[in-house]
Amino acid sequence: MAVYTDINEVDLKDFLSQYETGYLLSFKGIAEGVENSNFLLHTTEGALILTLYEKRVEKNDLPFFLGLMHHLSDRGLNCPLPLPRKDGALLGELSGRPAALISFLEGMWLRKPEANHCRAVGKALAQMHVAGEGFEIARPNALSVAGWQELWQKSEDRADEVLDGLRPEIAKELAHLVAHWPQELPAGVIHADLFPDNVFFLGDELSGLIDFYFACNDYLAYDLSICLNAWCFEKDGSYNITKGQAMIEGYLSVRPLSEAEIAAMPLLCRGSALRFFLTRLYDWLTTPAGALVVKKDPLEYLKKLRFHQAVETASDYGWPQ
Ligand SMILES: Nc1ncnc2c1ncn2[C@@H]1O[C@H](COP(=O)(O)OP(=O)(O)OP(=O)(O)O)[C@@H](O)[C@H]1O
Ligand SMILES: N[C@@H](CCO)C(=O)O
Repeated sequence: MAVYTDINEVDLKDFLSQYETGYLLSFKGIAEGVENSNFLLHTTEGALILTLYEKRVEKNDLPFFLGLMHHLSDRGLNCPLPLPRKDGALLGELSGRPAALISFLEGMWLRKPEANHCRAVGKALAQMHVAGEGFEIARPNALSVAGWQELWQKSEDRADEVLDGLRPEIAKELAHLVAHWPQELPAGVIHADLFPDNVFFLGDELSGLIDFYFACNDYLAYDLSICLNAWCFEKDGSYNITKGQAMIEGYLSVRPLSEAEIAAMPLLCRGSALRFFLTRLYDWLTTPAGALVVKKDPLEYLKKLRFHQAVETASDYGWPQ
């Protein structure tokens, strides 16, 4: 589920009166997602998404996220658009939370992506990186090395509850990444959470990207490493090099990577595996039993991390020779 904050019809109609959206016909909470509360609205002028921003989203960051969707869409990327209110603002308030109305994007996310889908995702990711150029607001990545250290400090005392020996293993990995994290790679606006549930397809055609609420400025190649982690492993934990190769080829068809980016890929993959391991571990340890949210398994990312630790060069990911 992701409906943390309930809304009622009276407040919703009052909220909608600030927009040119037609009349409300129906609304319902959307069960998917873990970060924000989302509702699907039907109005006389079509479907809309209502998002109420929850705990992990800083209100000060919302102009970055909402402005970015406009910037990317203006440059031809298929992504939802926040609708302006009659007074021009993109953000309002509902049930005590910051709230926005977002255009509805047609499509479904894929439960079982194949190599051709990975190719399309690689291409769309590179298109997003190119389209992000010139966006005037900056947002440093709160979930890069310093953020990992903070998350780890909050979880390390209880890490061995999840798996025996986790505490020393992760402490060692974090120390390695702190010491070796690349200092200068090409950077720009990255999505930072482009998992299968954030990419919509109509049939086999990619129809758009959603959920820009972790977007930030960071190394572009780091974003590709996130996608390799999220799309190219099988349920049994094995890396699917055919999918990896397709994703990399899709990316390279739009944006070439430098020698330094390619050489850094194993380390970037370790970093992005650790990043999702750490947020999942923190949520695993802190989400109260009985909460209506599906907790994601941190150990899935521990397995991926161990795979990357054994990788020597990007060719192990399917990089063209
Ligand atoms: N613009 C949109 N058009 C159509 N459906 C949408 C749109 N935005 C969100 N949804 C629906 O709402 C669900 C949750 O949205 P989203 O992924 O943004 O939530 P979240 O809580 O930020 O999730 P996540 O766990 O991925 O961070 C999506 O899987 C999709 O079904
Ligand atoms: N994509 C994230 C959750 C939402 O940010 C994960 O799978 O851990």
